[in-house]
Amino acid sequence: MENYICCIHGRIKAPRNSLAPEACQLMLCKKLFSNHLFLGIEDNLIEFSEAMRTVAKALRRAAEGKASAQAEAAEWKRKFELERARNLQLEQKGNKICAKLQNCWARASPDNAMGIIRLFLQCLVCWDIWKEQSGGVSEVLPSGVSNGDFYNERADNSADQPVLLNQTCEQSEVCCGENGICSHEVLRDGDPDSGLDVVQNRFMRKVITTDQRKHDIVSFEKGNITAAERSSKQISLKWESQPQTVLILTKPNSPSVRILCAEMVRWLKDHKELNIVVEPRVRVELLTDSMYYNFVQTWKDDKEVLLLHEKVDLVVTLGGDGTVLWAASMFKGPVPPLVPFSLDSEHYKETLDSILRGPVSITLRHRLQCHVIREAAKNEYETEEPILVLNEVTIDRGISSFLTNLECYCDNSFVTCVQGDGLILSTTSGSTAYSLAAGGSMVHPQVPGILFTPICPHSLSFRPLILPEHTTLRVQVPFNSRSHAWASFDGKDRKMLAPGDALVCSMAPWPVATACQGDSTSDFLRSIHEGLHWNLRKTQSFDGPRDT
Ligand SMILES: NC(=O)c1ccc[n+]([C@@H]2O[C@H](COP(=O)([O-])OP(=O)(O)OC[C@H]3O[C@@H](n4cnc5c(N)ncnc54)[C@H](O)[C@@H]3O)[C@@H](O)[C@H]2O)c1
Ligand SMILES: Nc1ncnc2c1ncn2[C@@H]1O[C@H](COP(=O)(O)OP(=O)(O)OP(=O)(O)O)[C@@H](O)[C@H]1O
Repeated sequence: MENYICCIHGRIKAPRNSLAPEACQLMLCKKLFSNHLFLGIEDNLIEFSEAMRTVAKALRRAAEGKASAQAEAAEWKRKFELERARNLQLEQKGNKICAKLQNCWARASPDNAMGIIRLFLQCLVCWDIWKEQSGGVSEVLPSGVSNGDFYNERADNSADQPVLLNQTCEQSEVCCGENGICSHEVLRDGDPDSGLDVVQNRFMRKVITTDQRKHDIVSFEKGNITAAERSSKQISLKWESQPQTVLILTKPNSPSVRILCAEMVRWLKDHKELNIVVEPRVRVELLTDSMYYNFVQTWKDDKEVLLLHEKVDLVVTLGGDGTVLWAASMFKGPVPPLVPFSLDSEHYKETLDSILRGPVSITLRHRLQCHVIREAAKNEYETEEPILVLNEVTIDRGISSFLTNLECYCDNSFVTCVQGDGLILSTTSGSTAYSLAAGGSMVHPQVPGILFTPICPHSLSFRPLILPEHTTLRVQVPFNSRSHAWASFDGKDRKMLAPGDALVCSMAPWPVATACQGDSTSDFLRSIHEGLHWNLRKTQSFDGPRDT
């Protein structure tokens, strides 16, 4: 039977079988016009809908073009910033060397000849390394002294010398062995030419930002293509020099954490003679307990927080997963190795003792680097500061009750339009958190990849994806979106995304090395068993029907 809509007092009401507005209009036309006239209108409608389809196609192509241009601009900006930071570092190093040489010259006298020669040789080593880093000029070594002698000299003085960050890969092999990394490598900057790249090439085959860096060449010998090493090996960390400073971060408002913290600080000071740094709030709490804690250091402002990685050798967290996320969020670049302690840590002394001795089994956890790109920005370079997440970035509908509509691109190819409550882009470490609750898979943190998990998609066929770690993802709020979307980072720091705004997300160059209790696999399995009660089921009873 045909369905007609009725028009009462100028308002159109849908009959019992609800019809879409377009269908309602069509029915109305049918009722009002003769068959002949209607057929004409139908032709026009077909033509119109074809035209609309062509326009939609063109719009999508334009959006793809724009996505590609913006992603490329963001990559170039990042590259430019890394280059600038590197140049600045080199300039500072150069200035230091000049100052040392000047000092050397000023103090020259027959009485301190040996001291001066020693200082001069040290300067030459620095100079040599600096030159190599700043452009690979051929080596200038004083005659009769081999390169090895210089490094030996450096090693002899290692206790009172700062770590030379540009130690070569071969040297690291010597000091750390096959599957180890040195503590200084964890703390390196993400400069593509710096040591982190060495770590990543060796352990993760992490391919960084530019398209060029996204490609790896593998050899095909005897029918085998060798796989990336990183995911197949347990990584150990060795201390290059004994750790001297420990940062302790604690979950707030917890009396048991407060007691544990005070006890640990005392033990680390009395038995290990370490410098202790805590948050300003914690220092106040410790001093309220006793003036004994006066030696504990803290910081005054955010600028000092930004430089913490240069000062701290080890981070200890007292709390749960949220405290680990908090700790990671304090480091916008390199992160010192992190030791998470839960509140029931009775054996913290033994654990810390063994960690301070090293080597430490670690899980190298990737972070995602997220850029918000505003439609209203005057140019592509006007992006906001990147945000690093250890678990995930979520783009959802916030307080809006409308369906979110998010256009997703992967390396500039259109992936899909997410229509639902939102989307989670998660690291593998975060796979056991929000992404899991939204139906994503649980992934071992050492498996490289980015999880693409929808939240309540309004579709019968949307399944979560896991994408390779080298991809750049872009989530755009379409211009015709009915509402804003909201991005949140590890469950915090909500940012509104207006129509036209986008979030670009790729793997960050600075992972978080967390100390394992056993190794990364046994730790992962323990956490899903104990933390999530994974696959816990009453054991099947012995009696009952059997196969005959
Ligand atoms: N529906 C959900 O499951 C849901 C909703 C919002 C946020 N979250 C998660 O909460 C995280 C923030 O944690 P928080 O402690 O600051 O907030 P919170 O205090 O709200 O705790 C959230 C819970 O998630 C757990 N958790 C966090 N990271 C985890 C991980 N990697 N693996 C297993 N469990 C994990 C925490 O232990 C805690 O029980 C977000 O990154 C997000 O993953 C989950
Ligand atoms: N040092 C800190 N400063 C401010 N907030 C913090 C700090 N450490 C943890 N938090 C916040 O406190 C909350 C709870 O922390 P955490 O997850 O470590 O505790 P928890 O006992 O494991 O919690 P839950 O019972 O939810 O599992 C988190 O939201 C976290 O971001």
